[in-house]
Amino acid sequence: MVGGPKNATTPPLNTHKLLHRATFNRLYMAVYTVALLSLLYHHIHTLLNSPSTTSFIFTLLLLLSDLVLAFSWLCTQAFHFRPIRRHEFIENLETMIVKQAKEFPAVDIFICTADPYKEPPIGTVNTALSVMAYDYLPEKISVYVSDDGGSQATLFAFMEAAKFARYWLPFCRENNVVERCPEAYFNGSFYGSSSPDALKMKTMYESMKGRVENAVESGKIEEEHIDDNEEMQEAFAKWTDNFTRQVHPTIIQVLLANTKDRDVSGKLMPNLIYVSREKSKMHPHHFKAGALNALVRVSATMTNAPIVLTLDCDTYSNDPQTIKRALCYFFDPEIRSTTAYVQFPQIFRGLNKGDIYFCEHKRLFQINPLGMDGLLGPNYVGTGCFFQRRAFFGCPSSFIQPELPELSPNYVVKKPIGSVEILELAHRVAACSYENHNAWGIKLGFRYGSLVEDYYTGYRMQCEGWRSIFCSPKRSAFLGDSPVTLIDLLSQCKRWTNGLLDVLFSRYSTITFGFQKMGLLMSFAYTYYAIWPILCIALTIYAFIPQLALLKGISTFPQISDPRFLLYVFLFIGANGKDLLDFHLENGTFERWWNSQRMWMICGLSSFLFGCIDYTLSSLGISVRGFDLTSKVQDDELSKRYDQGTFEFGVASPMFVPMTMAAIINVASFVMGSIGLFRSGIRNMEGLILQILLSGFVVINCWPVYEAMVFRSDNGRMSTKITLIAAFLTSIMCLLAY
Ligand SMILES: O=c1ccn([C@@H]2O[C@H](COP(=O)(O)OP(=O)(O)O[C@H]3O[C@H](CO)[C@@H](O)[C@H](O)[C@H]3O)[C@@H](O)[C@H]2O)c(=O)[nH]1
Ligand SMILES: [Mn+2]
Repeated sequence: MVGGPKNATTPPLNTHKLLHRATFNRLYMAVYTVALLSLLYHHIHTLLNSPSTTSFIFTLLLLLSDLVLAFSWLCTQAFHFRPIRRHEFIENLETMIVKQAKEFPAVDIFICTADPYKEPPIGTVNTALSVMAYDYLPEKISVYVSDDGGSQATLFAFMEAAKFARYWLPFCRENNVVERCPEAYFNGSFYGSSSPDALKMKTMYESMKGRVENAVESGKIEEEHIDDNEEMQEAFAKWTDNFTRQVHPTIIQVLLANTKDRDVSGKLMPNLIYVSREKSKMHPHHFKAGALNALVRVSATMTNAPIVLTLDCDTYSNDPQTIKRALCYFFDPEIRSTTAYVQFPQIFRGLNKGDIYFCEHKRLFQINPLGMDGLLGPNYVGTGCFFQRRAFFGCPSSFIQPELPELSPNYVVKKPIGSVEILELAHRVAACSYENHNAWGIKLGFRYGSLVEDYYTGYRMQCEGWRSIFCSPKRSAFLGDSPVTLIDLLSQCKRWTNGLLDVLFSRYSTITFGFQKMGLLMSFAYTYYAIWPILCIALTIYAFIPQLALLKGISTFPQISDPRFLLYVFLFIGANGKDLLDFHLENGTFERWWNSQRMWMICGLSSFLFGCIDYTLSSLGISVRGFDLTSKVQDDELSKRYDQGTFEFGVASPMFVPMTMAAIINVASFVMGSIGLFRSGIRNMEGLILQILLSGFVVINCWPVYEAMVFRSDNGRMSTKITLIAAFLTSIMCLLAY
């Protein structure tokens, strides 16, 4: 399929093709469905013929967990039914469609940051510089930085960035630099330290970095840096004594304006605007969704570009062509009016070879979107996503007029961004009370009500009839940071779990509402994520029940001689083999795949489980939930262990308890089972073989846990407290089972 202006003389802008694997996938689906149905039939049969109450309970639990797993499997089929891959023809866009640089549309780029300590401002600055330097007419770009941390250091960092950009932008252009994120460039292979220009740039960058880091560390801005700049003095004066992160006025500072600021080569520069929306304890701020909506409005008053790119502070641009690549879709008349967003995959840098914590989330960010792209389009993942502004204002067929005409996507801004009127309006729309009594977050903009605002917003937009595009070029368009400690990853997944449950149990549930609005397959795709947390039921049961039964000598699976034994083997190998194949087809390695399935089990016993508990507690009004930021700071010792591929259990988190319990009980049941096998021979143990194999499999997966409990002495070892608590709880569990 080729997309683009449909006219014999105009060349295409994009194309897509169905992946060959689709046919095999469908065949596999059919066979596996039959196997699953026979498994469920077998369970019900066993349940009805249970010899004792204990075995009845064990079978019931296994039936429950297999139902959960089967439903989850069913949902994933949406990703394999019609996977497609796209390709863009940027050259056609440049040569045939938009002939002059000034005919390209303006683009507003939003960058969110929320804490100068967890998200060092120099990182955010790097992200901003990488996009200001896009291969695009600079004056068409406006970068808006949302600082939810309300930090002077961040504003100061951007003052510095504005100065540095005057040199950096022409340097990138003149030297055809591909890595336009300074930190990545100076640390990468492209950096030719022999060139005097590059060396000069590096010195300049390092000295800026030093000043920014000092400002963060000291927590205040040295007078000498701003004493010649009245406007900045005025801005910093807003940080009065009673200014806190949670309570402070709006601060909007135009640091570069495309009408007057020029770089050292004399070219105009992009707009660069710092925004810290007003906060007060009286008004909910809705975390990142709230920040983004403030930016949608503030940017509307200042530039109102038809295209908006949302980025997290930790996602920098890795390819200067990316805006044009995204435009290959927004310029395609066939899909333009219905495409809400073009999502690029989240790709991470700095992962260790085996990606021990599976931070890559390859299925979530790279494999599954191919499948959704062949249906109605991928989910929004919060960063690296181009929207058309119109998508924030109602469905494709019915436009919702915002309360102020100036916020409407077709409003043309007539005054320069620094003018008094514009600034006044911008402050007004960034006020914390602005959203009282209007539709922001409900029908307009990014949607409120879930901690995974990205997933929820994309979902609601697709329910409204918008489509989306997955654009995954060879050279990653963006590179991001991922958590590098186990607890950070688990907390991140726990936050996601919480947010997903918000959606699952809302009136917009993916199962009911999603099905009505988008049909079965799309509803499955979204539901697959929404029920992530529920998997904790299945994973917990599988981690403990067959093992407890094995210790008691009760058989929970068929004997080797029973044909149903093969059914289990087929289901296990079939699911894992297919998954490994999908991984391999998207350039995944076996090691990373192995680690991914290990992390799935770990998350099941930690993030998912604790996420469900947290969600329940907060639904009952017992606790309040927040958006725990992922730390983007690297500690040397931690990084070293991470690079070596060693698991980090250093903090005594309750989230480690259930997995440690599972590690203990599995090794116990595996050892006891093996001894039994050795003593009485396979024949007498036939009914317990699968349980022994299962324990063995879990034991192999738990290897890092045993190491951390027993063999290690570094700071990343499991704290004795956690080991003791886990051992204590496991013994109680065994006692209860007896
Ligand atoms: O009150 C808040 C909280 C967070 N953020 C920003 O949100 C972004 C994502 O936060 P991070 O801690 O990096 O979370 P991750 O789990 O890494 O992010 C993933 O999950 C989030 C939803 O939970 C999405 O918003 C992100 O885009 C997606 O990459 C960061 O830029 C933050 O600065 C805010 O602006 N305001
Ligand atoms: Mn992040």
